Amino acid sequence: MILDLDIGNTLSKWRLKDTVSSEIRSRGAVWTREEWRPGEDIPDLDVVTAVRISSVARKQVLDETVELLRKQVGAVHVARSTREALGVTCGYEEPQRLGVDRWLGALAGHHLTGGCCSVDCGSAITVDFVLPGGKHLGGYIIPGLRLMKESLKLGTRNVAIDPDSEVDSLLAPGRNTVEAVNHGIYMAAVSAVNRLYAEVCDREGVALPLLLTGGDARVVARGLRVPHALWPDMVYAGLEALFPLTAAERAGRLSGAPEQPRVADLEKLRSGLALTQML
Ligand SMILES: Nc1ncnc2c1ncn2[C@@H]1O[C@H](COP(=O)(O)OP(=O)(O)O)[C@@H](O)[C@H]1O
Ligand SMILES: CC(C)(COP(=O)(O)O)[C@@H](O)C(=O)NCCC(=O)O
Ligand SMILES: [K+]
Repeated sequence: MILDLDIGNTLSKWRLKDTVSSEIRSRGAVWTREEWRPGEDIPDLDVVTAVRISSVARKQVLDETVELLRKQVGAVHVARSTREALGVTCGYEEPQRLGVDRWLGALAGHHLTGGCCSVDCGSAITVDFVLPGGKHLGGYIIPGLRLMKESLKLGTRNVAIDPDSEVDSLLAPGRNTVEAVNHGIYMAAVSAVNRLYAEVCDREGVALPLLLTGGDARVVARGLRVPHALWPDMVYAGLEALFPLTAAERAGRLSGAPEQPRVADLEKLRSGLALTQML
């Protein structure tokens, strides 16, 4: 069994993948600030033969996790952002500074679509661009929905945005503090993604497939005006592409990959943008 770990600033996600069949056997998540303790939330390491890790948490969290795992599992692969991998060249001046979750998302997205905009809606919302030839342009970082809410300190942090509510109602003017905050931050996040996507596609002269992942991907995606696809396992898919271990992975089949997303018409994107800029 392969243990894949995606350690974010909020949640540390794990999944167990069957080495032979490539099926996902189980999944879970623990709060990143809590210690890894063998218990009901943590997979049984006896069955694990290899571990792959993406971590953007404090260095100490990664070091402790690797130390714990190395004692029990032979192969521990830790992903790092590099200048080049799998045909993608990193747009950062110092590639190692690019969050590895962003790098893995970009690698997976490029593998699937050959050029993409990858959006990760977690503690932060990150928007990265890779051109069809594999050139990663860099990207944008804004606070995630939860962070935006917490920074306001209005006592509304525990009232989450209901991901099933109608988009129209989420964008309506709030009539109490909770609504005003939830609708305000939702509008901020969705408008930022819509705008950044259109601006960069316009600039580069190409409508890129748009892929979203992360804990808030579903709710953010519902507010987007352009075609897109959700890929909850996009960071894990980057780990699969970088460290292929199963037959399916070696053949380039990444788990949970969505259908090729439809792409917006560039001229339509441009006229939408022109309208926005006029207002
Ligand atoms: N069940 C949940 N538990 C915690 N956070 C959730 C849950 N569902 C959605 N979220 C949202 O997802 C975010 C965490 O998403 P995730 O992609 O795991 O973040 P990170 O990678 O930064 O740890 C939280 O900040 C919160 O807004
Ligand atoms: C931007 C991030 C905090 C996003 O992390 P997440 O929201 O997934 O926990 C992470 O990718 C990170 O720490 N990046 C390093 C800085 C950078 O990418 O420039
Ligand atoms: K993120």
